[in-house]
Amino acid sequence: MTLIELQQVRKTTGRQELLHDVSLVVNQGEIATLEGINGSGKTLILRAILGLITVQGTVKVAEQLVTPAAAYPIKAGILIENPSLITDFTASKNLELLTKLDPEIDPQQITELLAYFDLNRFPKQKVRKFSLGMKQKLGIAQALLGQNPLIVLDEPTNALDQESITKLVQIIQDYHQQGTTFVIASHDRDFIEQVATQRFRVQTGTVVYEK
Ligand SMILES: Nc1ncnc2c1ncn2[C@@H]1O[C@H](COP(=O)(O)OP(=O)(O)OP(=O)(O)O)[C@@H](O)[C@H]1O
Repeated sequence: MTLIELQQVRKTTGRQELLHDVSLVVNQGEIATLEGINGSGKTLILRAILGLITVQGTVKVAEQLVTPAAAYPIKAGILIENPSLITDFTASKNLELLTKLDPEIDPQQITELLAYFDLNRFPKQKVRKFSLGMKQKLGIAQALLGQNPLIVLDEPTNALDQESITKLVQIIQDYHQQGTTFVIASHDRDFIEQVATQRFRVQTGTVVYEK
């Protein structure tokens, strides 16, 4: 079943065409990856899928049109660019905040994710004191928290050591087994080869289907 569909999506600013004729289909349950060099348009495509930017053309998620006025037809876990963290709070407080937005989140999952990503060693430490990699893992935990049918990750391996990348691959595969759909932008070929079930190459604002 089709979960995400982009048809002839274009994004222009002034006289620049940042995305041109982006068409792609992601079926439910896939781990779809967007790979391409810096500035090729990966983040813009993720933003379009989430209704965070206005584009020309058609963006549909779960058969509903997505626009900034009608974003999120389904729940989505998101990590785009830098994790949105409150640096005066601890890791667990940052995750607990999300339970206020989504009361279905099981608080036990917070404990599990913090332990899984080794973020529970200094439970009183504020995020301000975290290393880049720790912040990145907390951003990933935010996106994984809850029962989101769709998870969108932008460059999730940024700042991660090899051990953390292995854990990330493992947990993505676990969620995938439960039926979660992923759309992941990354320039990390090794990582993509480990997780992708559907690969797209992004080149100068357009998408080429890979396999
Ligand atoms: N709001 C904007 N106004 C003007 N140009 C923009 C805007 N947003 C993005 N761009 C440009 O569009 C192009 C694609 O940006 P995008 O962030 O999608 O790249 P990317 O493939 O995600 O790159 P990276 O791997 O560096 O994150 C870049 O050249 C960027 O400078």
